[in-house]
Amino acid sequence: EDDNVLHIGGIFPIGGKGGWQGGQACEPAAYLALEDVNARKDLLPGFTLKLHWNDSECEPGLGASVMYNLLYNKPQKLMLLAGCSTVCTTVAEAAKMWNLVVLCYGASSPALSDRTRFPTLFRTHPSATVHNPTRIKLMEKFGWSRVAILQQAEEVFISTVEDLEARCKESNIEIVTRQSFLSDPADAVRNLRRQDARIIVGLFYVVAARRVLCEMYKQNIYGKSYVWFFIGWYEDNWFEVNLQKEKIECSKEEMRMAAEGHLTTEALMWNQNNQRTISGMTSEDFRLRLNDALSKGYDIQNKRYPEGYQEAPLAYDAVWAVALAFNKTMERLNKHGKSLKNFTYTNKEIADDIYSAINSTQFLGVSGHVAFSSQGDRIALTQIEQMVDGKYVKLGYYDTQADNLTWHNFERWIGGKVPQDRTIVRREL
Ligand SMILES: CC1(C)CO[C@@H](CC(=O)O)CN1
Repeated sequence: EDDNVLHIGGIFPIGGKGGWQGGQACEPAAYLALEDVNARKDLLPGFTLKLHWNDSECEPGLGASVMYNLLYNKPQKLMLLAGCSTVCTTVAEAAKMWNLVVLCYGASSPALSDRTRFPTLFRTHPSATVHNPTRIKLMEKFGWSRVAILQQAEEVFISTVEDLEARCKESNIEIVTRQSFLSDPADAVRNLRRQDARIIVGLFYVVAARRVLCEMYKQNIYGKSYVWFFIGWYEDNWFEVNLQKEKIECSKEEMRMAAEGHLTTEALMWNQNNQRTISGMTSEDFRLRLNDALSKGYDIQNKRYPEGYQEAPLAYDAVWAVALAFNKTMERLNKHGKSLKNFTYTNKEIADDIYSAINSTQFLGVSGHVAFSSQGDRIALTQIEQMVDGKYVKLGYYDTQADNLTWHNFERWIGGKVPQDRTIVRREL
């Protein structure tokens, strides 16, 4: 009966229009992990981990009502999984009242790295600030100490830029201007030109990125004298799709010319080597199993991937983190003749045991090494690419913790040399 089952709640963004419907691939990934951890005799022996979930549509209000239904209906849950920054913000801020750890597999907002507002939040999805040490590392590598920022006025980019500005200051990199726009980037781009910006960090969602790219073309702020940093998690052909639909006034060729040479940074979400992870699978094994699990609902063969495919390893590893933390907690409680079955929403003591167990959980997952910072943030590698002849080329990886840049020397500069960060005035001798 129920006494050998440990229950957790899940809130997945599946339907709806706004934000990120990544639950479409993350919920199936979570179930693959449940299968795997429940098959392990050495994990939670005598117990089965069970997930009870519902759809938040990436809407914080709906996410809150899903959370209340999970908490006010039996069986009692020991932890909550959630996705989408807006939903995680709402759920994690409330969950502490029930002494629940919240594990977010799909939340990138830097605002979530706040232990006073979110004392029990952990995430297997890295914060958007994970890009910043990599951007700084590249500026130092290429000798750029004068940069500009162009951002969309969205909370996630505003807090990311604050972190970037602080790091630039620490590294003596001057920010000549910081331009932001709501939806039309024309004026902001014009101001970049006015300030003779040459090295520009761009932070915006992919629809805004297409508008920026066309504006770059129209205002001729691209090519051999400029380097643009874009976000790396747009789809690979993002710069040449939806042009009519979004009324972009540039042709594919013009977009491609403006995009040539730009750099991207992104958090690594799929383990990069062929190592066997804690589940026994390599990340490629996981990909095959996920494709099989998804093929029942999606046309995988024609690359019709559901949203959240990229982040699926984060959801898979989140369930493993739960199982490992519960296993550690169970062993500890058993020493005092207790069990996780004694947990109640008012039992702070067992909640603290679960918190310290998850806080110290580290393992090699399909998303790479899984470990959490003191704010519960995912510690992750970043990947650097460059757009060369309309295709992304992997330039290298950066391990911020070890300050180790793996570089392949594949970068290509229009004109054959590294662009300068300012106009060089040659004094006639
Ligand atoms: C890399 C991305 C697309 C960033 O947004 C995350 C969703 C969110 O932060 O709400 C999902 N992963």
